[in-house]
Order: sequence, then C-alpha cells, then structure tokens
Amino acid sequence: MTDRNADSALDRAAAEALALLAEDRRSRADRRASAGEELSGGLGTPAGGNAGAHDAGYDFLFADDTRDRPRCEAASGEAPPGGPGAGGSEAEPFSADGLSGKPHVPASGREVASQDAGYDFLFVDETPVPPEAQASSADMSAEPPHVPALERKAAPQLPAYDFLLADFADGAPTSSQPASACRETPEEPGPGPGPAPAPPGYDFLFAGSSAADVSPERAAPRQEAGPPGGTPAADPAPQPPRHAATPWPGACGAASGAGERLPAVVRSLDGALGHVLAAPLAALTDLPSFDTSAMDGWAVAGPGPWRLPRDGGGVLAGDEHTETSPVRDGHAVRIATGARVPPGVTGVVRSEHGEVTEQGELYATRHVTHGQDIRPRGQECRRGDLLVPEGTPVTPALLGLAAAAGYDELSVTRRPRVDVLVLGDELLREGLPHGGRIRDALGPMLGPWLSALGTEVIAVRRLGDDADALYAALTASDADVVITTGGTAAGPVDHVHPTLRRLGAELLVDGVAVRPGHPMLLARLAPGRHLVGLPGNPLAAVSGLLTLAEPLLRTLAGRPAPAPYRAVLTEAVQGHPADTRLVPVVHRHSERAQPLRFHGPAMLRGVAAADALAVIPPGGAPQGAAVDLLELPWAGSA
Ligand SMILES: Nc1nc2c(c(=O)[nH]1)N[C@H]1C(S)=C(S)[C@@H](COP(=O)(O)OP(=O)(O)OC[C@H]3O[C@@H](n4cnc5c(N)ncnc54)[C@H](O)[C@@H]3O)O[C@H]1N2
Ligand code: MOO
Repeated sequence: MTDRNADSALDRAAAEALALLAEDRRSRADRRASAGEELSGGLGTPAGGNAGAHDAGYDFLFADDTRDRPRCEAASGEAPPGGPGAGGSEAEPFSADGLSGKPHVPASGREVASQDAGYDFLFVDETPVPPEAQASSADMSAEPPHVPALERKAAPQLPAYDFLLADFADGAPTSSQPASACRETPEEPGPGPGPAPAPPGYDFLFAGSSAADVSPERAAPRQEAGPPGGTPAADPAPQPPRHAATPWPGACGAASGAGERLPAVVRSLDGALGHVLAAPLAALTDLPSFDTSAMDGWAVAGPGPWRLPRDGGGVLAGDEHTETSPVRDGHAVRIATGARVPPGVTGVVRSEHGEVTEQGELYATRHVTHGQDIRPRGQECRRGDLLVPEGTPVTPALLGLAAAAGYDELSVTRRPRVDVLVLGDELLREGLPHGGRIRDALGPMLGPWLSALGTEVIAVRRLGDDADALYAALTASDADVVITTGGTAAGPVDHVHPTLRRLGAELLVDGVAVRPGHPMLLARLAPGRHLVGLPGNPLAAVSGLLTLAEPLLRTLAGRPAPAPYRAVLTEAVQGHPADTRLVPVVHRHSERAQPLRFHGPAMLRGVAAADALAVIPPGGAPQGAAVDLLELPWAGSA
C-alpha cells in the first residue's frame, strides 16, 4: 500500500529551475507593479503579499535618479553611462584628455570606495516591459477538425491555445464547444459577462455544487461518513458539526501564519540551490580584489609611445609577481584579460588598438584614456558590503555571486520536508483508465510542484482508501508538512477527517469559501507539524495547493511573500455568489489576463496551459477589472 515514487534528480532539478524562473518572474512583476498605476492599486495578495517589504531590502540596488551621476563619474575616473568605466568600462575610449592628464595610477579600491553613493553603476535597467504581444487573430481554419472554431472575440494572444480560451457570450458555453466542456457546464460557471445576481438555480452552475454548496446554509453541518464501504471507518464516533468555511483570503493568511520559519542550516554552494538565505550575504572580499585588466593588450604607463620589454614578457591572469614589478612611465608590458594590473600602469591598450615597431615601441592607434580598460579594485563591491539581504532565494546567479565574493558555503533556511499521501482506491499508476478506475493525476504533479515551491519532497506514496494505512502513515511521518489528496469530503471512504480526529489533530482551516476546492483543510498534527488536505478533484487540489500549502511552505522556508501581481481581465468572469473563484488564465508578459476554458474542478486542461490563477471575488469580475493573480511556478518560463 505504500508504493514509493522515486523522485529522480532530473525531476527535482527541473522543478528547482521552475522555482527560480518564477522568482525571476516575480521580480519583474514587482518592478512593473511599482511602475504601473494599475498594478499599484493596493490590493495586496490575499496571502499577505507585501510589496514594500520586498523592495526594501534591495534599496541599495534600485535606480535613483536623484543621484549625482557626474560626480560619480568624476570620482571614479570612469566613463559616463554607456562609455568606459565602472558600468561599461570596456566600451570605446571616450575622453580626449587621457594623455594630457597627469599620470596617475587608476582608481584603487579605496578611491572607488570613496564614491559611497557611487554604486549607481549597478542600478537596474528600468527599461519598460515590452508591450504585450498583440498577436494577430489566429487562423481558426487551421484548427484541428475535432476542435470547433471559437468566435473571433476570443483573445488572440495565444494562438496555439485558442481552443482553450474562454469564450462565453452569456456565461453559457457556445454551441461550438467541445462536448467535454459542455458536460462540465452544469457544474461550473464559465467566465461570463460580469457579476450578475445569482438567479434561482444558479448554484447548479458551480463545481460539485448542491444547494448546500452555494447557499448561505452550505456551511451547515454536513452528514459525516458512516462506516466506509471500502475499509472500516477510522472513527465511528458521532461527528462534531462543521463550522463555516473560512473566507479565501483568511485561509491564505491562516496558512501563512500557521508555522514559523525553520532553523538555519549551513549548506555547501552545491547544496544550497532552492533554499533561502538565512543571513545577509556580505562580500568577504573586494570585487575585483585587485586592479584588473579588462582586455588583452598592453598595460601602459604614462603617455605613449611606450617601450616594451626586450624579453617580450607580459602578465597573465593568475600571475602573482605583478605587484612587485612596477611599470615605469613610457613603458608597457603585454597583459591578458583578467591579469592583475602592475603598479604604475595608467591604462590598457587593446591588442587591436596598438602597433609595435621593429624597434619594440608600442604606438596606440586610438586615444588612450586614463584608466582605460582597467577594472579598479572594489568596483563591484568592497569587503563587507551587503550584496543581497536575508530571505533572498538562492538562484544560480546568487551562487555565482557568493563564490565570487569568497563563500564556500551559505547559511540558509532549512527547506520544509514534505510527505505526499495520495488517497483513492480508484487510482491507477499507469496505462489507460479502465473498469471505472482512473489515472492518478496528482502524484505525478505534486512532487515536482512542491519542489518548485522550495520544499524537499520525501516521498509521494499511494495509500488507496485505507483508514488504517493513512493513520499509520501520519503517525510514522516525520515531515514538516504532510499533504494528502482526496478523502476530504464526507463520502463513504473519505478518511481524512476521521483520521485527524483519531490523531487528536487541531483543525486550523476546515473548508474554504473558494471554488474549486472548498473541502480543503489545514490541520496541526503536532507542534511544528502540519497536514494540508487537498481535495481529490485535480483542479481543486491545485486550488488547495495555492491557498493553503504554498503560504504555509513559504513561511517555513523563509521565503518572502510574492509581490502583488494584478492584471486586467480580457473578458468578464462569472463569480460565485459567496465564494472566491480561482480561474486559470494566461497573461504571458502582459498586464492582461485571458481566462481559459476547461477550468472544472476535475480538469487540468486549463491550468496546464495557464501561467496564473486569477482570483475572482464573490460576485464575479467584469471585463477590464484588475484582479489578483497567483502565478504558477512555471510562469516565467513561458
Ligand atoms: N455530498 C457532497 N459531496 C461532495 C462535496 C460536498 O460538498 N458534498 N464536495 C465535492 C467537492 S467540491 C469535491 S472537490 C470533492 C472532494 O472530495 P474528496 O477530497 O473527498 O476527494 P475524493 O472523493 O477522493 O475524489 C474526488 C474526485 O477526484 C478524483 N480523484 C481523487 N484523487 C485523484 C487523483 N490523485 N488523480 C485524479 N483524480 C483524483 C476522484 O476519483 C473523484 O472523482 O468532493 C465532492 N463531493
Ligand atoms: O469545487 Mo470542489 O471544491 O469540486 O473542487
């Protein structure tokens, strides 16, 4: 009953890469949120997003137009933006007075340090995000014959997925919809024209709904399972009444507040990817740690022409003796990119910009400025400088920076350890569905998804519908978080609630006012150990993952809340009268979100094409409304 899914290293690596891409995406979104008025509307992510907190730690990196660039340029002896110098010092020579200036060793680390505010050569590129792709209308005639053409008003930004884009004229599917979508329609609302008042019987539109699902009374006590058909009930005792479902924003907040950041651990650079820094990363050395040639050529001292050593000797990267071999005015030595610049050198002449006579004299064919093509010590940072703050996710780039700055290992927050228990006798591990049984869609999905969220997945195990096996697995697990799938409702073999009672677990969230996924739950098994119960319907499980698991895991991992990300709906999305809806959308590199079809609770077709779930408030959202987006881990890779 406890088959293990081997988590291949490849799967994990791919998932980690997805997480990193998402971080990058969030970072870009953050910048757009700061820049665009539509995105700065102050509706933070219900999960507790805090735009300011994220930026604050990076203040020293962000552009500040009030800074005195000319002063900085003067102080550094470097080029103006775009020219040679700190920010782009390997560009063409820029100044006409290089030879007339008094001979002077290029800016040393100390001189550079005196710029203090002169770090604006680091500041981020504020290039506006390119306008969204306004793709031309797709050639609908090119669609496969079995996929009926949609009306042209479906947003054309994603031609390859046109057949997935929501296209509801009145909240009902068009007649051209695939049959599978039509079958789902009575159970779920399609993106519709807006927040229409719920007509009688409206609740039939909603996923898994019964009258109790959508009416205010839906939170009334539900009938608990009697003795389950498949295996004996874990706890046949009378069931306590269910309390009201938690509103969706509150559920996210309860999850993020349920745990505490895990302790710091030390990891080698090799093992730190996917963690979060538990301490600020301060430079352990100046970078560069010595005045460095930026080009292959000649290191020259004073005005030319310059005499070269008769032995033809030069300086290579890694040579140690250069500090003791000064170059006198009027002399030059060959030098390689990355080599330490000897004392007395005032500039580097690139090999393509110099000519050597038969007499061994070097002439520059271009003007040579003071400090030309020399990266001064401390140009990037001084020892002790804050490079990135605590809480920063460890990305490949950060690993490179840490290594450059002298680190062999990093202090990171321990990643949450997660067990996944997939429940359901009907689930097949392979092959085609048959005999009333279906493929397990959640086991293959959750392992990599959880890895992408920065967790260490211990195992994904399939337990069937066996109350005792569930009890035993929960008792034996030493994971920080156990995630179950299925069995959250009150059916005859839904064992999650009875087993939690048997364990004496504390239910922190028992049902959430969100569609799909309302039976999701969060429980404390013991201090520091939690269980997230995801509903079995696959999109409902995704909803639970983003609503309860992700915020909890983020807190445990010490990850900052993602910056609020909002987008404007390309069309109205019908709402639930009382509950939040999470609807798959595409918004690739755009501030416009296109709702997708195939968003029924049992469907993954929409979310597989999506890069976010749009948060649709109770009552719905009209076309043009700005809604919060929950970005999916792969959002940045699309
Ligand atoms: N009387 C009521 N019945 C149901 C209600 C309700 O309020 N009252 N809620 C419905 C809703 S909404 C959902 S969501 C589900 C949640 O049910 P469970 O969490 O107990 O999940 P199961 O019953 O085990 O499975 C539901 C559905 O999903 C399929 N499933 C389960 N696991 C997987 C998997 N790993 N891969 C693919 N599909 C899976 C399963 O076969 C069922 O079809 O309850 C409703 N019922
Ligand atoms: O609506 Mo359930 O919550 O189908 O997923």
